[in-house]
Amino acid sequence: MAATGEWDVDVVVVGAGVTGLTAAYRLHQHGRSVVVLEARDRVGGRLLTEERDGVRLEVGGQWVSPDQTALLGLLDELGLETYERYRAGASLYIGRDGERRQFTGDAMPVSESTAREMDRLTVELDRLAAQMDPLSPWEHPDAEALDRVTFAAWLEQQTDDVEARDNIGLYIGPAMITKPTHAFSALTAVLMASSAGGFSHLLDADFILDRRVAGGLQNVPLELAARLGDRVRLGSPVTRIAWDDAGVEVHTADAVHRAGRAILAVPPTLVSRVTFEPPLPAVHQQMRQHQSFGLVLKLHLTYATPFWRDHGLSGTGFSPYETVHELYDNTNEDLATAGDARGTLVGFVSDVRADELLALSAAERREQVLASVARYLGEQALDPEAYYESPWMAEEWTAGAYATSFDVGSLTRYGPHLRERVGPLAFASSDVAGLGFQHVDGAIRMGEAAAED
Ligand SMILES: Cc1cc2nc3c(=O)[nH]c(=O)nc-3n(C[C@H](O)[C@H](O)[C@H](O)COP(=O)(O)OP(=O)(O)OC[C@H]3O[C@@H](n4cnc5c(N)ncnc54)[C@H](O)[C@@H]3O)c2cc1C
Repeated sequence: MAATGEWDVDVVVVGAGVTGLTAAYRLHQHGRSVVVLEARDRVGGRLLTEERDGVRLEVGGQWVSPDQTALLGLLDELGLETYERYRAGASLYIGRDGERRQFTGDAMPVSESTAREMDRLTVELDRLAAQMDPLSPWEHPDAEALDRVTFAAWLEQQTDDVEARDNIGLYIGPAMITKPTHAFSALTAVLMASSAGGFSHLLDADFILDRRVAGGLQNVPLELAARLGDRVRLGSPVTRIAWDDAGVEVHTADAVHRAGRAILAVPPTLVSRVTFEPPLPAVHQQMRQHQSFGLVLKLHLTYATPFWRDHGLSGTGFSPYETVHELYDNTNEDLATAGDARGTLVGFVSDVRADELLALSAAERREQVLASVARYLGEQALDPEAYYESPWMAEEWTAGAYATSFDVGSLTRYGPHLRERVGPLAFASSDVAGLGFQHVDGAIRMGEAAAED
């Protein structure tokens, strides 16, 4: 290891997702020299805007909500415009009885008793979330008890109404953590609610999926990378980091970068793919074995026109009983105003339903997805011009979607070490955030925190 003062740069950042690029840009603004090493041949990590079959798609993250002040601030700073998600018209719900029902506003068309139970559970989850600082969920007054029980079991303790449980479970399980509700703790569920300003926000699609970025949310990392220029090195997977209290040597296949410190801006699961010399402390190695990615398929279906609008429908649909548990109009409004007549839907298939789908052939998957979308929107949905499934779970430098979370009991056991620095090494990602947990807003917050000395 070279002596202090002989560094190539002040800080090496590993990973050119939003977290790493935010950290590097803030350091650069403060006069520090940085290099960003990115394994892929592009920047953005879990944000990717791509043209597929002539359609511009946001393959990864895309929505912005009003509580995401770090993201809104950065969009402003980078001069990026937003537009409102299309939402005019009635939404659809397919209930436990298999019936499709239309509704407007946020009152779902369920029986009065189920609605009462859903309201009661919402009040309780909002109460628990309000008691939590999302940066330290393990300090919640009921942390131990809530972390011992799965979210599914907690819901069963709260109510006998199966449809109320399934609906409340949907908004945190398949829709957010993207794991079955029996695979994460009630404390993790409360963290998800608290990180978004309350459970009521997660129930409100008009809040949580409020706006999109003109040209796509990947413009955030693209703009940051443009400001960093050749400090960002693509195609540079970091394989080994030698470190001591004085600094780091960060190795890729063909280069060694010496620096005073390093920021690992990668999901927790990918920290373990790097060899550390000396090894990370035992608790860090243990902790990252208890964090894992969820699984969700993000599906884009493009039609000649947004036909559902002609029927007074918004394109929004929910059902815990459908293959596609959430559906939205995802037409690129910025292109629509420029004359593109096509309409695009985005749908999601999560956790065990995604497992089932991925076991099928491509043709069978498409058939099953279209049949599910047709149960919401009718037979016209069976004939899209373009159909696209996101590939995140098969990508070496992500390997899941949307993000990582702890298994039952581990948030209280390991949480305090989540953002702990080890000598000259800092660890950051949207997956260790408080506010904006698992979201781009959290990635920005964590990037800014990691940039601080
Ligand atoms: C399908 C999908 C939909 C989503 N929807 C939304 C949404 O609507 N709104 C929202 O706010 N968020 C959404 N998210 C979540 C959001 O995209 C992520 O939280 C955020 O982009 C994570 O940023 P990050 O920089 O922390 O991690 P990443 O984006 O994962 O970046 C990490 C980077 O590190 C690189 N890397 C990993 N290992 C190494 C190594 N050894 N050497 C060098 N480089 C390495 C990776 O290639 C990657 O570029 C969604 C995510 C997905 C997948």
